[in-house]
Amino acid sequence: MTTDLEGLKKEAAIRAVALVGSGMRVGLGTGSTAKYAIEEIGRRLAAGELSGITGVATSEASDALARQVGIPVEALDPRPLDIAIDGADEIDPALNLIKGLGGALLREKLTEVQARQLVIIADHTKLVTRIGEKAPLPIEIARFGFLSTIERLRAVLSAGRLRQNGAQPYVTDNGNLIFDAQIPEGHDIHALERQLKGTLGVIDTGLFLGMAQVAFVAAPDGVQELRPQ
Ligand SMILES: O=C[C@H](O)[C@H](O)[C@H](O)COP(=O)(O)O
Repeated sequence: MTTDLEGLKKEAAIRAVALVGSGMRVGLGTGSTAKYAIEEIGRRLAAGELSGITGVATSEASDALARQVGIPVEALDPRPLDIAIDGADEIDPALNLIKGLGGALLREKLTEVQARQLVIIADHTKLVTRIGEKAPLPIEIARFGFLSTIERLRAVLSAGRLRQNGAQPYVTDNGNLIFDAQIPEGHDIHALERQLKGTLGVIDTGLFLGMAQVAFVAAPDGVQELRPQ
């Protein structure tokens, strides 16, 4: 029985990768949990348990890791992906998610919306009863005019801050910035998503609503397979 968080993340990743079959096009997530899934796909390829896999990476970091472990990587094109496997920052009982604390939300959403099946992997600390309970909501915004965009965002979600990387603003793989906002209790997350997507300067948000079909969530007493409630 594993109790350390890294061991739990790895257990969840191994369960998800068991769903990957030969010949599949696989969306490769980003972050400390998705990393275990990429490594497990690489291990299964090297062991001859899988063949003919192609990966679509959701960040430069995952692209580099995938190549390093021997997964052929292609760019995203309009064809559907058979499966995508990724972590999350929050998971509610309907499997609505917050994603993007690792900064990869835009490429993740672009990729995962094309997956026939989005499989989420996490340790139990990511489970919440309400989206916004623990994690901030990352919102990717254009660099040009970002102070004006932040002012517009503050009219929607008053609490939040521009993500920093040391003394500089954090810059995504797409050359954009991230505003980390707090979602107050009582907000309708579907209405919030529409409102944020309609805010000038916002490129996308870390709300992944109704996208995940299954989540493997590892706790010290085992891995739970969760479906939307
Ligand atoms: O931008 C990052 C992604 O959305 C990650 O999937 C998310 O932040 C979870 O990352 P981790 O598995 O490291 O907690």
